[in-house]
Amino acid sequence: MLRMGSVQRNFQKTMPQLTSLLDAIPFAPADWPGPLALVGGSVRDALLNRTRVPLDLDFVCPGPVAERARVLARRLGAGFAVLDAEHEIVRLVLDSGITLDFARRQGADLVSDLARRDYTVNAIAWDVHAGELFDPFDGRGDLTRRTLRAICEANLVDDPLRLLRGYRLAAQLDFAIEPATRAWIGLHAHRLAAVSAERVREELCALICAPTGADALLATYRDGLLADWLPEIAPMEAIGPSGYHHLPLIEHTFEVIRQVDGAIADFAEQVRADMDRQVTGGHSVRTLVKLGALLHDIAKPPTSKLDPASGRMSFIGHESLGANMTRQILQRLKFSRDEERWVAALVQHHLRPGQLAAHWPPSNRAVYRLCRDLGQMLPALLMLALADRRSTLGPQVGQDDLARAVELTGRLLGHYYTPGDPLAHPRTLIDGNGLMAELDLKPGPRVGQLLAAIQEAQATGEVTGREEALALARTLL
Ligand SMILES: Nc1ccn([C@@H]2O[C@H](COP(=O)(O)OP(=O)(O)OP(=O)(O)O)[C@@H](O)[C@H]2O)c(=O)n1
Repeated sequence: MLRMGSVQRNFQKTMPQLTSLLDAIPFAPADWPGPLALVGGSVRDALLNRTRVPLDLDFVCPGPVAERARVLARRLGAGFAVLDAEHEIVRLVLDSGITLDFARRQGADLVSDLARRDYTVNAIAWDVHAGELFDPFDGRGDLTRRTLRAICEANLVDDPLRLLRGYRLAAQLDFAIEPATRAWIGLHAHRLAAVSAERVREELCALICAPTGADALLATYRDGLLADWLPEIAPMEAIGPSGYHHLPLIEHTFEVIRQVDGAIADFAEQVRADMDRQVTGGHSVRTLVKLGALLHDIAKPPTSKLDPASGRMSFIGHESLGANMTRQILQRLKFSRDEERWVAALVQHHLRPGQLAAHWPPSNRAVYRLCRDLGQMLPALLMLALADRRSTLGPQVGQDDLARAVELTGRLLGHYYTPGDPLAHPRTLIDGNGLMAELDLKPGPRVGQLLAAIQEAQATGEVTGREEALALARTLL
């Protein structure tokens, strides 16, 4: 098996899980065409004693590696897929969900492979057979200094996604970007326009979800990285503080993103679990709420008008226009249809909880309508509206407004999470077929309108049974 050196023991001490995993995999040197090295994020995170979920391990090896990896996959009973035939990159997926990627080493030796990578902390290798760390760019020094340093300017130009990755990694690791690296990022920011939408989208989502993601995203905007992908943000600079917002619009927007996690943390486990589930397309509800936070006031600049009488700005219809702009932005970034629907709905309806709180107590009809229109997106909407309220402290906002917003959120979540709740989940008194048979109606929009009227009357208590529902439908006809 592996030779046991002092560095290996150190590595083992730092990341026992990783080394015991490597020990369990049959990596006999003779089986491989050359030295096998573990590289990239798993080595970096092992040295930082940082848990990676899901665990993905990247290996490089000189010579033909795919065939050897396929044999290993069979021995381990792992799934096998070719990710990139040209560069010979293959993936094994273990039952535990751990992935092992094997790639043919780039360049004449391991140093030249590592020299092509993005940041020094990602260019540390663990030689699996020799049992030694290999760190030609002082990545460990940068780990100690908590600094993200590019290997060189040319590597950032070679793959401009690395410009954005820099902010994402710095936010996830809580590192500072080294000044020369930051200057190169600013200089080449325009090159991000040439990167595929899917790659940019994944980095943006990972960035916005990091603990300091709002600040990191603001920095990417200030450094010009969002100019081509989100040109709608810059016009927000023109809108200053208002009666509701104590902050200029751009700062308010990033403050709302900052407040999302705090809003979620105040509620029960059920809400937190709901925020961490995935929507079709693969992103979590929490990510979509944060995107909603970024975009919730996106249409304020194009709808802004100064009312000469009051001297105040108005933004009439900004939610609907904002929802349309949100759809365009999410299509540009190639999000799934479902994700587009979610974020557009959050932007469209984000003011409604505030409107309910302003007419206290909210009527059953208003609660029913909000639950009906949002369906399973209701908890997400409530978290966005609450984050917005937590970020809003203008002169027109009363002291008890936040307490009221929290109380309303609790009430609405109570309805939503109670099975059979008459406002959130009204039982069906009569369905479309029943209605058509009883009233001799033909299929068409009228049937839907009658069913909606019955449900609303149920919510307000005007209708409690099938006969009353039919009687109401007859009067409406
Ligand atoms: N645009 C990129 C992407 C990746 N890499 C290199 O490939 C490694 C693996 O990349 P990836 O799995 O995408 O990211 P990790 O660094 O492993 O980090 P994380 O999994 O946390 O995203 C990186 O560490 C880095 O050495 C790179 O140089 N340039």
